[in-house]
This record gives sequence, C-alpha cells and structure tokens, in this order.
Amino acid sequence: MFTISKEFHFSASHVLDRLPDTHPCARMHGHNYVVVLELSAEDEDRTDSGFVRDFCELSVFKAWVDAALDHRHLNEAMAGLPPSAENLAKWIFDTWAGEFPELGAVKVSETPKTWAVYRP
Ligand SMILES: Nc1nc2c(c(=O)[nH]1)N=C([C@H](O)[C@H](O)COP(=O)(O)OP(=O)(O)OP(=O)(O)O)CN2
Ligand SMILES: [Zn+2]
Repeated sequence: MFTISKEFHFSASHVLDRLPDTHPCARMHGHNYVVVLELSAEDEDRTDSGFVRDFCELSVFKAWVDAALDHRHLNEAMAGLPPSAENLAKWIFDTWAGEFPELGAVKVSETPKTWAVYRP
C-alpha cells in the first residue's frame, strides 16, 4: 500500500455558535487553514509512472478551495454545518471522494498546534 498527500492553504472566518457565549470561539474569528488530502493505492493499482495519482491532478481541488473556501465565512460556505475542523474535514471528504476514489483521509488544521482527521 502506498499513500501520498498534498497540502492546501486558505484563510477563512467562522463562528462556533453552538458553544456557550463565554467560549472565545463563539465570537467571529479567522484561521489560516491547512488541508491535507491523503490518497492511497495498492502497489499494483499505481499508474505506469508509479503514481497513486499525479499530484498535478489535484489542481482541481486547489481551484475549488480558492473558489469555495478562501476568504469565505465558513458558516455560509459549509452548507449550514457547524464549522468545526472535524466537520470541515468530513465535508471535504464527502465532497471529493467521488472525484478521487483513492482518497483515504482529509486532515484540517486551524492553528499550528491543532489537527482534525476524517478517515471513514
Ligand atoms: N475539537 C475541536 N475543538 C475546537 C475547535 C475545533 O474545530 N474542534 N475549534 C476551536 C477554535 O475554532 C480554534 O481552533 C481555537 O483553537 P485553540 O486550540 O483553542 O486555539 P488557540 O490559538 O486559542 O490555542 P492556545 O492554546 O491559546 O494556543 C476551538 N476548539
Ligand atoms: Zn476557530
């Protein structure tokens, strides 16, 4: 089994409005988000070039991140889901698993110290 990953960056705002008013994240704030796509394939399923998938083919995901998430308010961009890092990772997975069948996990970081991973 081989696993490849590629990192994408965007900036966005959110409000975690289901938290108590006293929680700092219940106020509007922003993050410089990092998203990592992890794709896996068995040895024999790789391309003739030895790829799980050509990294260049992930440019469509970058274009979508730029259009749908970058400099957006995630409470609006994520179809009404509470915009936690966990929900963002799963929403991205569910949105892109059809396009990239090798997708095994999506990781989301809001700060340099925190990560959420969705792996079905
Ligand atoms: N399980 C989760 N917990 C929190 C999430 C989340 O998405 N999932 N999100 C937030 C906030 O949006 C934000 O990420 C704040 O995180 P936090 O680690 O508290 O950030 P700080 O920089 O303030 O942390 P320091 O400890 O002060 O460095 C909160 N929780
Ligand atoms: Zn936050």
